[in-house]
Amino acid sequence: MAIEFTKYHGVGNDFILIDNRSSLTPIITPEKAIKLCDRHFGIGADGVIFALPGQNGTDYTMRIFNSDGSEPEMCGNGIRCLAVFLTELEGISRTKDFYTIHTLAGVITPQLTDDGQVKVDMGSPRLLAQEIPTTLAPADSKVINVPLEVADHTWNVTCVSMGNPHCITFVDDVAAIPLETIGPKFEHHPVFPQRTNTEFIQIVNRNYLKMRVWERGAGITLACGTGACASLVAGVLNDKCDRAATIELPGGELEIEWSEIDNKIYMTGPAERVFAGKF
Ligand SMILES: N[C@@H](CCC[C@H](N)C(=O)O)C(=O)O
Repeated sequence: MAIEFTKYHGVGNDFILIDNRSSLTPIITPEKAIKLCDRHFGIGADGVIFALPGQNGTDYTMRIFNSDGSEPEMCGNGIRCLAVFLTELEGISRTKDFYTIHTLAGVITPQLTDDGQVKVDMGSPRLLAQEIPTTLAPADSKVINVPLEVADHTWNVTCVSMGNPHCITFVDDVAAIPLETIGPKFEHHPVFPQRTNTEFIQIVNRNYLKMRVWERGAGITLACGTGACASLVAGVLNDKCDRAATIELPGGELEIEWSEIDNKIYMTGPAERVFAGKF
């Protein structure tokens, strides 16, 4: 059976999008997703995203497999790509300017803006150790600026869940971080029972941050939307940045705001169609 796909990216974080609206079960397996994501023997991507029917009154459901076949709860860049993909699917017209999307992290609401960007209501950050999850602090405590030994170095880390786990550390120069070698050590550190995404953040000023990321299940990527949201929250909690900032990633920029009004995170950025095909 031939399966159609469309390739998208959000600031360089790239995904294979599949129309899965006829079933609540992904039409390909995690093993197949690993093969499709392979950059030498497959299509090449950081993950595979499925557009499924809505649940509990939502318009659609998003599921995603990382390039290692694991299933994360949420994907910020991916949900912007999904929002644009949905407008392009046959039979779906842009009758409203936002969608409600059921995810394993709760209901997320992307909104297509007039300038072609996508603004996403990412929900509220979760800060308790048991919500990350991590054993770095007592279950009902926050993990803010806590020392963690990784690769013979003490890193002060702050942990934030955007539905998926993030460990953030502030550094003087993101370019100097040997991501390839220390990223896996953070990801598989025993204090993170469900592994973790790790963000290295350089504060340029209170409204401009540089970020590099090692993603759980995907390794080095050019951007991570949930990671950018979590990093802004960590910056505010450590009084290093304001509640709205531009995050510069290797693949481009995202605008992130942590609203004082509703405690939600709003992420704004692009989603670009690259090509389509069949496998
Ligand atoms: N790149 C994504 C996050 C994808 C999931 C992540 N690798 C995880 O396992 O939690 C984003 O843009 O948020």
